Formats: sequence, C-alpha cells, structure tokens
Amino acid sequence: MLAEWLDASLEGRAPERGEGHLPGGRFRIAGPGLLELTPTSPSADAPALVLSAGVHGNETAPIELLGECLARLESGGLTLGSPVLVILGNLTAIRAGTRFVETNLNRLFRRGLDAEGEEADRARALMGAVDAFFARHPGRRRLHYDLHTAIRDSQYPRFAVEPHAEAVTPADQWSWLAGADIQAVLHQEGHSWTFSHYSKHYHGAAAFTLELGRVRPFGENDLAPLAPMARLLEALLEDRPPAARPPEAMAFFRVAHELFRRAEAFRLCFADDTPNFTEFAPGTRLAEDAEAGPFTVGDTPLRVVFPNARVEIGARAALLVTAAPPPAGAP
Ligand SMILES: O=C(O)CCC(=O)N[C@@H](CCC(=O)O)C(=O)O
Ligand SMILES: [Zn+2]
Repeated sequence: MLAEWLDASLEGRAPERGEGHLPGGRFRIAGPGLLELTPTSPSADAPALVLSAGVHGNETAPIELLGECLARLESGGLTLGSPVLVILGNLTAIRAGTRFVETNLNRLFRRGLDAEGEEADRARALMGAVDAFFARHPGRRRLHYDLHTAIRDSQYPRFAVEPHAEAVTPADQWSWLAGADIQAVLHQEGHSWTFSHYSKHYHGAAAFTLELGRVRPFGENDLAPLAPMARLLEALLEDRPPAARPPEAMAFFRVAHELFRRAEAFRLCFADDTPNFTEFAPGTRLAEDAEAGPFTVGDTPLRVVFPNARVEIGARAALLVTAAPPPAGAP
C-alpha cells in the first residue's frame, strides 16, 4: 500500500486506499504527497519525525531511498515505533523531472508567504502539514531530515547543511550523521527559509538538509553508498538507537559569505562542473556582477558550495565556506 501511495503520488492519481494497518501501527494518506505513520504504542521517547524528499523534483535518489524504507516497513521487515510524516515535496516538478516549475520551492518556507504560483501554493500546504503534524505530537522530540541531492560532484558526496535558527542542534545528531556516513557538515550563518530551516526555526526541530549524492533520473541512482543513511532512517522509524560514529569522522564548515546574483550580466569565474567544496586562494576572482561588481576571495581561502550562475536575479548563486571546528559537546 505504501508503494501504491508513492506511485500514485508520483503519477498524479488518487491512491486506492487512504488508510490501513502497518506492522506496529497505521498509515493515513494526509494529502497529495503526504503520508502519516502512527504507531500503536509509541514510547514516550519516540521522536516526531518528518522525512521529506523531492523538494526539488529532479533529485530522485532520496525518493527511491524512502521508497525502499517504506517497502521494508510494509513487508514486516520493520516495525513502526515513531510517529512519522513522509513528504514528497514538489510533485509537479517530480513528475516533470525538473528542479522546480516556476521558482525554487526550497526558499519559500516562511510564514506569511503571500506569493502566488505552483511552488508558493505547495510551500503553504507543506508548512501547514508540518505544523499540524508536530501539533499532534506535543512534548515529543522533533526531527526533520530533508533529503536532497546536488547538481554537481562534491569533495564530500554526502553532506549535511545545518540551518541557522535559535534552536541548538542536539549533540547526538552529529554522531548519528557520522554513523550514517555523512562526510561533512555545513553550518548556515543566516536564515535561509528552506524546508529544514522551517522546522528548526518555527518548531525547534533538530533539522538538516541532507545532500545524498548527485542529481540522477529515476532508475539511474546507485543507492549502495546510502545504505548507512537507510539504516539511520529505519532506526528512527522503529524508535531504535541509531548507529553512531565519532563526529570527528566528519569535516565541519561554516558559511562565510552568501553570493547573490544581482544583475542579468552575472557570471561565475570557474568551470560549471567545479565540485562542491573546491577551495579558491586569496585574490581569486569568483564572480562578476554588473550591479554588485566583482567578488574576490579575501585573506582567507574560500570553498564554494552550490555554485549556480543560472539562478533568478536576487537568488543565491553560491555559498562560500571556511573550515569550522567540530561542535562543542559533540559526544
Ligand atoms: O546542487 C545545488 O546547487 C543545489 C542542491 C540543493 O538543492 N541544495 C539545497 C540546499 C539548501 C540549503 O542551503 O540548506 C538548495 O539549494 O535548496
Ligand atoms: Zn535540492
């Protein structure tokens, strides 16, 4: 049935059944691309877990990964122990195989959003779904892992972006992410209005954008490197302690500068296929912008993450990052 929900969501049709039994609980289809899993008798410590994928429609590996976890749950290989909201983000873009339809959904998750259009309507629907889900589970620890893949290669193929918000990330998250073979962590230094930022900023959730490899079409993903991540997701679904590794197994970075495109005449001064986390020396010119002028690396070398010269004017064209120490108190 969960596979039926996934297929129906991806194909844009109504699923056969809206609810039913699962090993350890029940499922309920809460709307297009929204699946709520409720355990029969969750422990008091079971987290309220949001797992989202497909916020960008061409990022298919996380959708396939979630599909495999749900199939194991439905077949009895797993027993539900935690309340979970599974979200397929941008259904129209997923069906089209594109990153988005009109604009980047992953910059719209801000309350009071009054924009119009496909992604704005979806952002409001998803914010409402997350609000309602967490409200149904007061007092529970809140987690939100928003699963993505990146447009280009990366010196660290699997990495986590920690949104900036008032809530402090619990120390155990670093050991869990290292145990899931996440190779690097990037601390955001400003509000980004992404989906993971939404749950952290408005709900105090432990939340991350998890980059799990490269953008590939459905059926062309190699999920083998994501097996440790699948084990983490399954442990959380079952409310079992996840595998942990020392956080020092990961490299830590912080955002030193966000580069925005200000003019039509804008270009990045390095190859389109430059891998994420490539380092540039002091004095290197990284961008030219007819409005903002050139951007040149200062006294400290900078690494580039998510470079994209083809973003809309006013949108983020790259994150420029520097090394950071492991978080204090990481076990
Ligand atoms: O590879 C790229 O250029 C973008 C990959 C992606 O979708 N990344 C997320 C990161 C969100 C964040 O900064 O927390 C995005 O750009 O929305
Ligand atoms: Zn993405």
